[in-house]
Amino acid sequence: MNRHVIPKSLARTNVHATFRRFMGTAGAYRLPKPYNEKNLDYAKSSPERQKLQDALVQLRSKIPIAVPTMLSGTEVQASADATRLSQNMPADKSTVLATYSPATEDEVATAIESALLAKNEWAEMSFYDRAAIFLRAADLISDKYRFEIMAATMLGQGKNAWQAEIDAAAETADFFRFNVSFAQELLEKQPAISAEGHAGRTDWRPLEGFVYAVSPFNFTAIGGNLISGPALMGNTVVWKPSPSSLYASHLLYKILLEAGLPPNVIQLVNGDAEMITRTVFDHPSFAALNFTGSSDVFRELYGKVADGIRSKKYQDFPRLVAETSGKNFHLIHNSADLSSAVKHTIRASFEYSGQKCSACSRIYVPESRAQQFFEEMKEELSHVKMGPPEDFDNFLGPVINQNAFEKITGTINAADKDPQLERIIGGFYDNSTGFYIAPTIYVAKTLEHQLFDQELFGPVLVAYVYPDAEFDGLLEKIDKQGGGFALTGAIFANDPKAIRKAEDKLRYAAGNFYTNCKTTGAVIGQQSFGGARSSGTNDKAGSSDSLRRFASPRTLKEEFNRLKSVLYPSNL
Ligand SMILES: NC(=O)c1ccc[n+]([C@@H]2O[C@H](COP(=O)([O-])OP(=O)(O)OC[C@H]3O[C@@H](n4cnc5c(N)ncnc54)[C@H](O)[C@@H]3O)[C@@H](O)[C@H]2O)c1
Ligand SMILES: N[C@@H](CCC=O)C(=O)O
Repeated sequence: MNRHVIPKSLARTNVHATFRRFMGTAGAYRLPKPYNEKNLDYAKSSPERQKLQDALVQLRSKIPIAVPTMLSGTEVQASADATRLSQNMPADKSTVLATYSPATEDEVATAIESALLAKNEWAEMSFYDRAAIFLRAADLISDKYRFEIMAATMLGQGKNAWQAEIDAAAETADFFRFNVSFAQELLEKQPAISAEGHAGRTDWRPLEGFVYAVSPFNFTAIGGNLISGPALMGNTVVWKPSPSSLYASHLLYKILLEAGLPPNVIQLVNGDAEMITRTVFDHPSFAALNFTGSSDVFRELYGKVADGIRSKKYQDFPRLVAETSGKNFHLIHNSADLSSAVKHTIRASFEYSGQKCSACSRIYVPESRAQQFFEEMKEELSHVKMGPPEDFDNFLGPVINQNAFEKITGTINAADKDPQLERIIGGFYDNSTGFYIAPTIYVAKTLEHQLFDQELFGPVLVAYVYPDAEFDGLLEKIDKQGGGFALTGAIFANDPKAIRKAEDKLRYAAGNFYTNCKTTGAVIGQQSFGGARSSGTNDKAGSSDSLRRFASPRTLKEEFNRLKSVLYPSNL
């Protein structure tokens, strides 16, 4: 690492003067203000489109890429007889993007011990130095590696250019920059007052032990968030990414090393999720789980940690932080701007083939406007193309793998035979080259249908047409259904009273509630993200609240005057 290179984000402020000298600097440093990475357009003939196309060609020329197990930042050579697994491209299922050997139990144990050994030095490093690593990494992602990490996300996770831009480039850089400022916000949180003759302080200690981060396939940025928040608070982390985002996660880790992350601080382990998790949960120094994925997996993990707590396995009560599944809704009021609601609904339901936890998958349409609404949906969807992400015309691509394909198409097949449902759009699918499922919409004759409760994580939307006069009663039903999930929701209306009513009655139905705006696309620093009920612990990714879970503050008080008497004046 060249410590004398000043990253773009540091150069924006006057702190870089102190950054040049690492020894013997003094000052209450103010880190640069975070900002949202500017999105590039990838319009035809734009320079960024050409660069991204070049990066895709370049990546294709290198595949299959062998992703080694990394222990303490060092590549471990797998033995000749080790199992080889692969990450295939969802758009081109027989093409292998990356191969890897799953970590052995011994390697996982070594990763944990190495993370623990690195702990003190990392925790004692000045916050400024820790922060600078993540700011440097954000600049590397924004510039040097932007197109490479986008290409890895496009080929590996099936995202098109725009989806890869908002995730792998922008949101990853945003998480790094904003987590620095969220950590600083916590460190600055000190006692409101100290009485005369006293001084009080809060010591923001990292947790004792190590943090376990488990990330999902669908956002490269989420892995970056799950590791950077705890690390910025001084923790060391064992990171298990999804096998379906293997290559992009590996690249992200290498970018952090290039930015100066000491190799032991984050330990990247790939392989058998259950074995890795069991090894982690068996360790007495397991201090916290930072999880994003499905509610069902989180329930399992929660139960296992609870067993460990009951049997006094851990030195602390481990913190459990999780953002999980959703069954998110758009509620259309008869006063809504229908054309806008239609466009928002298509983006929310079908972008990235509905594979966002925030995707809209249930919609409520007023009877008086239903015909117009669905006609406009059909008209708009007729311009939407589906196909491989390397063809920039495509609005949506494949679902992630065979399992997801089977689960979603199985539901479509059953729905087609269900007399309570009428398919009005889509229903076709094809997995001959990649896992493609067309945007599909069912209208349900009853609100009681299970499609309103099941997270499918695919491009399938269920609609209910309600009598306009029953808007108030519908709010209660929306609140109750959705499979117990409560992640995101939106109201589309021009009538302010309808908006207010929906906000009030649906207070607990969504952790992120939007007005005249789709349920997807929270921006770091602007909309912190997360839902309650079965959608997770709602610690709000993209806020200092989630980082707070990875600290164990110590309260300090010093008295300057000596005590002269045991008895109080009232005792005399
Ligand atoms: N709320 C959010 O912020 C958010 C964001 C992204 C995704 N999600 C949710 O994630 C899901 C999609 O992602 P996914 O398919 O990667 O989820 P998943 O639950 O299948 O996997 C998530 C992670 O858990 C690991 N895992 C799976 N089974 C495990 C087990 N038995 N023990 C230990 N680890 C295990 C996986 O390998 C992966 O790393 C959806 O439910 C979606 O709603 C939520
Ligand atoms: N935070 C993202 C969703 C992440 C889950 O997949 C959004 O707001 O759309």
